[in-house]
Amino acid sequence: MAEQPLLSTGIPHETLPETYIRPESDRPKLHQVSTDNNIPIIDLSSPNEPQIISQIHDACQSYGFFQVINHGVSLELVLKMLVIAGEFFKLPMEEKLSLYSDDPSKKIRLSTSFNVRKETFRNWRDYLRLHCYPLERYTPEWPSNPPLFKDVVSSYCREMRLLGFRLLGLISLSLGLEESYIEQVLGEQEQHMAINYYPPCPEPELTYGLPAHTDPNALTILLQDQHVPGLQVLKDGKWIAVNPHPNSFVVNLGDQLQALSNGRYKSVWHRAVVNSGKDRMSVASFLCPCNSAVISPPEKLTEDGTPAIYRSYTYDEYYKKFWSRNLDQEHCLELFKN
Ligand SMILES: O=C(O)CCC(=O)C(=O)O
Ligand SMILES: [Fe+2]
Repeated sequence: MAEQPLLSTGIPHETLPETYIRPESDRPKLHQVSTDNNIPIIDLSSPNEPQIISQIHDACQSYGFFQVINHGVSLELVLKMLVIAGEFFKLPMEEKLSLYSDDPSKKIRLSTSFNVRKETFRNWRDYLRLHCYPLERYTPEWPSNPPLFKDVVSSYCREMRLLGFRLLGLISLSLGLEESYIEQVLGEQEQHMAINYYPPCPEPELTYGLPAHTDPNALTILLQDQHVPGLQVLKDGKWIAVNPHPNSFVVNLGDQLQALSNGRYKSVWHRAVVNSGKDRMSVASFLCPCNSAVISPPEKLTEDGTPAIYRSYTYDEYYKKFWSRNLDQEHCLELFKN
């Protein structure tokens, strides 16, 4: 048992193993987290597009995060996605272990913590990470148990890609760029998914599900557990809890949109905390530039004399750098500053 790398055994964990215990200065301090300052909620069905664009502009500037409602993805599909994800983590340990890997370059892998090859402290999370575009290339390797996994997750991925592209268009417009600008720069985008499972944790004050990090990609669309909170976002030096909002997605800008917007928009620190009573799931869909995409700010965002904050680089270079580090370090973009 002690040798099993995954947490999701279905067996209650009585004590927190030492490898998870963070030093006092690096604990979540849950009592200090604000629960009354929620991130903006944007209704994508509003007929007033200029208003949506202006709400996105304000949210990206001041939070780097927003939530979308009336987003066009059916509630039925969302619920199926959550059910199938839960069923996957309930599979017998031997079956799950056949997918286990700690190699971040794998296109499908079940793993734990964040980057077990690099980190000092473990995180209270298991996750299944999948490459999802083009689907035909990757689905043959996906789990065939639960039997509906491939069907449901493929449909969900298609919807996330459509929603993501729509959001990238609105974000481009909100920066005063052509609607297709960001999509064109990012090239034929990859799409990854992390299905996160956080079992109940015996001592949630001493560890994280995921410690503070920024996402290395362009845009993330997160489906939170409908009932159990855990996501927290840093705003003006204070952690704020993002309470689950019915039938919404949480959207956040990754490092590449911070760079492409020449720092006008932020890829904000966020983290997931755990609790002792209930397990929690989240499903993150990541839109990622194609590896050869060159990231540098558009002329329009430097022509007023504002210098380019970051040197230009390819996404391939950035992504390798990101996975060569641990999450507890400085913002990876700092390493790309001019
Ligand atoms: O589980 C969550 O709420 C956050 C997940 C997350 O930030 C990630 O997978 O990058
Ligand atoms: Fe994240």
